[in-house]
Amino acid sequence: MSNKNILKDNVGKKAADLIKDGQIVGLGTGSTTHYFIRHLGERIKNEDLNILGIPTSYQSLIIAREAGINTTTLDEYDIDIAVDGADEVNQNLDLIKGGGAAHTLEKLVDSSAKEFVVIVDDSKMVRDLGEFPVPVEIIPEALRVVKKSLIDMGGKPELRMGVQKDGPVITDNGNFILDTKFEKIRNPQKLEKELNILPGVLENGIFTDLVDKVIVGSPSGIKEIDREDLI
Ligand SMILES: O=C[C@H](O)[C@H](O)[C@H](O)COP(=O)(O)O
Repeated sequence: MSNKNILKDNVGKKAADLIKDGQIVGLGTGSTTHYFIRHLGERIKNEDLNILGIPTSYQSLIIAREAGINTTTLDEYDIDIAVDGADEVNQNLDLIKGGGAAHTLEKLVDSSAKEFVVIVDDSKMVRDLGEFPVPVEIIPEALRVVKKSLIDMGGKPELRMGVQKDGPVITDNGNFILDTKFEKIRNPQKLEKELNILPGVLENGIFTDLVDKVIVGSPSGIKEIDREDLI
């Protein structure tokens, strides 16, 4: 396992240990939550826990099935705790997410949870958000119009293209992603709202005022940052 994957494994296990018997758990998307879901599956098996997962993507649904976690939907249950990864985390625990194009369902699931825990390695911790482009999910018909609006707002939007597919990435919801670079995002709350009122935009990857705890893995160990401890 690479050094980075060891950190992801460590924080995934730490988060899996937080889950209590009987809970409904939001299952985030990405390479870090992959470890969380697998560790949670092991705990369910070894401790005979009664836990249901609510996936945030086809990827997390498939990993949950492989890990032996039964899944349900937000239509059926409220979520006790959601665990998810992030692409950037600032000092106020605001996030950029959506590197895997899953941020729309992630924001719904994560914001619906009574407790939202983020797991990252220390490379994701930043002073200001914005080095990572903000993923903006748009309906395909809105491409030209929203691209122009994003440029007018000071962004540099790029249509995300497939790696093992010709043409644009199509999200789990059948849409496009405009990865939009903004220089140092000073007011993430404002930008999050401004992006979402553009007609044709479904959701953007800025998550503000949602996180309760961040678990950060580094070569020197694991650190937990709680919202209630922020000054
Ligand atoms: O759309 C994907 C998600 O927001 C991921 O949680 C995020 O991109 C972090 O993924 P990873 O843990 O693979 O860095």
